[in-house]
This record gives sequence, structure tokens and C-alpha cells, in this order.
Amino acid sequence: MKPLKVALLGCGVVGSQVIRLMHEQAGDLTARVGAPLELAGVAVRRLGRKRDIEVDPALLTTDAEALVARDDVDIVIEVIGGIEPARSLIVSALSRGKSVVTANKALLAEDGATLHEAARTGRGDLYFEASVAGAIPLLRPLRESLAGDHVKRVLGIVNGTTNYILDKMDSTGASFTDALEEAQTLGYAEADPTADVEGFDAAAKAAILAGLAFHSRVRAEEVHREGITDITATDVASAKAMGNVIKLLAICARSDDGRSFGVRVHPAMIPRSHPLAGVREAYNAVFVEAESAGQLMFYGKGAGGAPTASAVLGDLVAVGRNRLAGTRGPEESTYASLAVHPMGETVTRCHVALDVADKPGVLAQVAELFAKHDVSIQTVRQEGHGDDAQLVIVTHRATDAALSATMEGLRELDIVRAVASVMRVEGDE
Ligand SMILES: NC(=O)C1=CN([C@@H]2O[C@H](COP(=O)(O)OP(=O)(O)OC[C@H]3O[C@@H](n4cnc5c(N)ncnc54)[C@H](O)[C@@H]3O)[C@@H](O)[C@H]2O)C=CC1
Ligand SMILES: N[C@@H](CC=O)C(=O)O
Ligand code: NA
Repeated sequence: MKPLKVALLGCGVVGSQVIRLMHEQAGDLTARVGAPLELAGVAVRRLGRKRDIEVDPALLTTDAEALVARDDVDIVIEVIGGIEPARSLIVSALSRGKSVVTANKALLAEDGATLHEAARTGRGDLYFEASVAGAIPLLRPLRESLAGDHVKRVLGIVNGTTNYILDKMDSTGASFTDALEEAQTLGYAEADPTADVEGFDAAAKAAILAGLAFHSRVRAEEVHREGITDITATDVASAKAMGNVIKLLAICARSDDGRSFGVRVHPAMIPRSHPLAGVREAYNAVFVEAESAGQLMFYGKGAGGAPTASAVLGDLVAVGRNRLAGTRGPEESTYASLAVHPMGETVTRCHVALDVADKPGVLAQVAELFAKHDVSIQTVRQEGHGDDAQLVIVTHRATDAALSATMEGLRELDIVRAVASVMRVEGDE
């Protein structure tokens, strides 16, 4: 049986686990694909570096472009990350008719169009299951299993690092910095963890999810993004006191008229009874709501070398089978071309804590401001007295524009000493 030759680009956290699994499961993979998968070469940045896995030195090269261009290479796995040289290497592989498996959500959300076009013209496959929610089979269900349904909403936790940090802050009182360091040691964080904590990674994943769910092209820059760096131990404790937990959520939702959709990533309070509240450590969980299927929930390991490599291997088997059968997997589907609506039009709820003077008339002034912006209050609670008084308000649903205007107005009121914290509330409508 002629082997399918595989070029691996990058031998870090994910790449080293891909090599391990290809080696350990070689027999099963051969049987499942219908031909042996043979590692043709491994592109690395530095040859002499100590690695998590032993690799035959004869396979290592620092010339990724030459490896991709080799005539005997059938499939390229890209696990370098970042925009360049990953984009040029993937385009080079696809335009030569090779198939590509990638975990690179940053690139897919920045310039997926170029990659998909190269796959279309080169007649190869572009598979990217590992790019969103690590090991969890989520993109193939959206791309294939739900291709006959009408997806209305995708909502979930898609970044392991931030979930790990928020979970540790909530459950052990760990500091943000300590929890981030642990997540980095465990191989969950991106090379630059700013991508995780500022929400860029989740925004890239949200763009990919929205594109697949709504058959439209979405770029990361169209995603409303807020990270978790401003969340303090006080926010976490205050959420806890109210029976809530703070999670970084990605939400992609069609508008009621179905002509547009919103796509956003931000921290939000959710009730502890909500299924997403029980998603701990670096686990991810995503709800998909489709018209006929109803609600589906996907849960599992969203980060880490072995779980991510599992998704890469699944794609490797799929593209290997396609090559042997002379077929291709599904192409990009953007026929609906729906527009992304601005964040201001999104309907959400808000939790706000105000440091106020504890004197008559304060509550009336605050309530009047909410009414002026047509934002209805669900609950008000006062904590503390005198100079330590704090009003904790939870609103009913309103547009994000109205909620933002209300917060601006509150900051300008003389009786409000400080808007101590503002957080959206999700999951209890
Ligand atoms: N670590 C995780 O949990 C997950 C990672 N991913 C994605 O997988 C990809 C890889 O991530 P990790 O393995 O965690 O990153 P990593 O930083 O551990 O590995 C990347 C490797 O690529 C090498 N590299 C950089 N430039 C290169 C070049 N020009 N030629 C050859 N090698 C080069 C680096 O030296 C490094 O060893 C990224 O796109 C990441 O977003 C996706 C899901 C989960
Ligand atoms: N850094 C990412 C890795 C997986 O995509 C995360 O923490 O989720
Ligand atoms: Na996945």
C-alpha cells in the first residue's frame, strides 16, 4: 500500500502530541484511512532545541517552505500558529493540490477567505476542527451534521485559559497572575497569552463559529470583544454572593428577523444553576440552538496538547480518506452573506454596582436615569451604610446601546461616587 506522506509544521505543545499519536496509533490509523500515514518531515524553528518528544533528527528541517513544496508530500499539518509564515505555507500547500489540516484559529478568522479560495482552486481539503474548542467535535457537526437545519444561536465557553483563570479565582481565590501562570504551564495558553486574556482567541473562534452557523464570512475584527483583565477578586466575590459565576462567553445569535446576526465575546455573570457554570478548569462547552434539532450541547477539553492533537488526527484521517477516494470534504459555505449587526443593537442584561452617598433621594435619581434610557430595573439591593454604601442593580433586557448610555449617565451623576463594576448578565432569560 502506498503511504500518504504527511508534513508537520511546528513541533510545540500540539505538534509534539501529533507525532506521538501518529506513532503510537500507526496501525489503527492505517486501517482507518486505508493506507499508512508516513511522517515526511517536521518543520521546526530551531534544530537543536530540547523537545517534549523524541523526533528522528533526519525528519527535522528549518525550511518549512521546501518541505511543503516537496512533490511526495500529500498532506500538510500546520501547528505553528500566527498569521505569517503560516498563511503563506498553507496557501503554498493548497495551491500545489495538497490537503491541509490546521489548528490556527487566528489565521482562519483573519484571512480564512484566502485559505478557502486556495483549497477550492487547488482541489485539496482544508480541515480545521482543532481550531475551535480543541478536542470537542464542533465544527464538523456545524459544517456537516447540521447542514440541513437552521442554526439560530451558538453560545458557550471557547477559551480554556480564561475559563481556567476564572474558575481558579472563583473556587480557590487564586490571583489572576498565579492562575494564568498555571494555565501556561499546562500548555493551554497561546504563545502570547494576551490573545487569551484579552479575548482575541475567543473572538477568532466566535468568528469561525458564526461563519459556519450562519453561512456567512465573518472576520475577527467584526466580533465585539472584551477580555477578562479588568475582572477583580471583588467582582468574582460579588458574583458569588449573588449565586452567580463569571464566565467569558462567546455568543453568536441571529436577529429576530433573521437578516443579520450579532457576534460577541465578553465576560458575563451566569447563574450557578446554569449548565455553563459547571464548566471547570480548561474545559469548554458550547450550546447550539437549531430550529429543528432544538438545543445541542458540546462539552470537553478545549485546550492542551493531547486533546487538540486528537482533533488534528481526526481531520488527518478524514483528509487521508478523501485523498484515497479522490473526493473532497465540504467547501466554505458563505452563500447567505448575512451582515453582522452592531453591538449596540444586541439585547442583553446588566449587573451594576454603584458607590453612592447614603442619603434620601439617591435611589430616586438613579432610578430616574434608568427610566430616561428606557432600561427597566429588575432588582436593587443596598449594601453597606454611610460612606460605604453600594447600590447593586440588575436590569431587565435592553439594547446594549441603552445600557451603555445609562452607565455613562450614572458616571456623571453627582451622587454616584464611582461605578464600581458593570457586567452583562446572561443565561437566565
Ligand atoms: N495549545 C492548545 O491548547 C491549542 C492550540 N491551538 C493552536 O495550535 C497551534 C499551535 O499551538 P501550540 O502547539 O500550543 O503552540 P506552540 O508555541 O507550543 O508551538 C508552535 C511551534 O511552532 C514553532 N514555529 C514557529 N515558527 C515556525 C516556523 N516558521 N517554522 C517551523 N516551526 C515554527 C515554534 O518554535 C513552536 O515550537 C496554534 O495555532 C494554536 O492557536 C489550538 C487549540 C488548542
Ligand atoms: N489558548 C487556547 C488554546 C485552545 O484553543 C485556549 O486557552 O483555549
Ligand atoms: Na474542536
